[in-house]
Amino acid sequence: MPDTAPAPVILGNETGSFPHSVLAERHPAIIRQVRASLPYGPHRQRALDALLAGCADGVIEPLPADAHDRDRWAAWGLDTYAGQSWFDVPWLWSESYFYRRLLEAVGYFRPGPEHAVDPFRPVKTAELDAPRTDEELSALDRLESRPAGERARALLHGSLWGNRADLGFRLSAGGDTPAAAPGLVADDSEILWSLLPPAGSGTLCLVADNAGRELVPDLLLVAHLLAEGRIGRVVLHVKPYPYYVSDATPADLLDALRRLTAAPGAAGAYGRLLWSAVTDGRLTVRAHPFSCGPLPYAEMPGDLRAEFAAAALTVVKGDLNYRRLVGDRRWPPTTPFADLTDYFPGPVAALRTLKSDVICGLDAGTEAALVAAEGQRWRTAGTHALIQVNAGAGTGRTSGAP
Ligand SMILES: O=P(O)(O)OC[C@@]1(O)O[C@H](CO)[C@@H](O)[C@@H]1O
Repeated sequence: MPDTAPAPVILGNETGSFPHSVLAERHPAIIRQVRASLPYGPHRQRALDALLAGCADGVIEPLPADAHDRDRWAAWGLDTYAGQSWFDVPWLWSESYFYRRLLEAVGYFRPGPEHAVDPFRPVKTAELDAPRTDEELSALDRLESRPAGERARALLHGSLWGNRADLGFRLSAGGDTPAAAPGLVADDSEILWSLLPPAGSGTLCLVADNAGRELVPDLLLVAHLLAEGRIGRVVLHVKPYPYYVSDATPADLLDALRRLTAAPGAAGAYGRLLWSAVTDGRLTVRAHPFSCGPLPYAEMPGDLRAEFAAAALTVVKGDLNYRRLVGDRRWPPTTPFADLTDYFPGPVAALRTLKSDVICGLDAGTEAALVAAEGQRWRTAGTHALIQVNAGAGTGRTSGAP
C-alpha cells in the first residue's frame, strides 16, 4: 500500500460500537443458539458456561497445552493476546479466536462422540432445506431464455446479494434478512468481466463465505462461467472448520452440490455440471488453515500467495473476507481500493454486502450521500453492497484498470 498511511486497527472496546456489540451480545447469543441446537452433555455444558462467562468480563485464555493447533495460534498472536480482555485486542483477532474457543468447548477437535460435529449444522441445513431456497432455484428456469450477458449479470448479482444470507448477522439484525438494497456503492463489474473474457481458459479462485443460500448462488455463478468457457478451472476456498456460524466448510459444499443436483430444471442441470467438474478436476476445493486465521490477507503464507498468484482472478466473498482483504482498520472511505489491495499477488475482486464498519474505495459524492441519508448505519445494516476490483494487483500497478 504505497502512499497510504495505516489507519487505526478496529478494537472492540468502544461501548455502543458495532464491534463491541458483536463481542458483548452476538457471541453470547451464538453460544445460546449452539446449546439449543444440539444436546451437549454436562462436560460440554460446563465448558460453554465458562466461555459464556469469559465473554462478558473474562480474559483471553490460552489453548490447552495438547491442542493440535497450539503452535499455529501462537504464531498468529495467541501468546501476545492471552491474558488480555477480549475487547482490547484487534477485533478481527478476538472474533476469530472466539470461534476456535467455541469449537474447543463443544469438543470438535477431540476424540469422542462430538468429534467433527459441526455445532452450526442444524441452522445451516434448515436454511438450505427452506422452501425459499426452492423458490430461488426455480427462478433459474426463467433466466435460461435470457441472453448470456443478462444471465451472467444476474448470476453475479445473485452471488453478491447471497452474502446477505449470513446467519451470524441475522442473530444481531433481529432474525430476518434485511430488505433489498437500492444499489451498489461501488460497481467495478465491467473490469471484473474483462478479467473473465469469452474463451478464457484461466483459473478462478473463489474465496467463499457463507454456506447455504450464499454458497448456492456462488456455485451457480461458477457453473455459468465454466459452461460459457470464460474460465477453465475453479478453485473454491472454504473454511477448514466451522466458523462465523454459517461459513462454508467442505461438508457444506457437498450438501449444496447434492441440493443442486436433486433440484428440477435449470438448477439441476447446473448441479450436474458442477458434479462432473468436481470429478474431472475442473472444480477443486481448498480448506487452507489460514482461511480460519485471525489475520489480514496481507499476512497470508507463501503457499496461499502462490495459488492466488496463479489465478486469472480471485473473487473474495463477503464482509469478513473484505475486512481481511483491505485490513480491519478505520480507513477513510475514499481510500483507493487499489492502494489497500496492491499487496495481493494477482487480480482480485471483492463481492460484499456491507455489514461492518470497514470501507474503502468510495467516491466522495457517494459517501456524502450515504451519510446524509443514513448517518453511519449504511456501513453495518447489510442493505448496501459493492463490487470492487483491483486488476493490477500483484503487478505493482495501483490502478483498477486492467
Ligand atoms: O463475512 P460475512 O458472512 O459477510 O459477515 C460476517 C459478519 O456478520 O460477521 C462479522 C461480525 O461478526 C462482520 O464482519 C459481519 O457482520
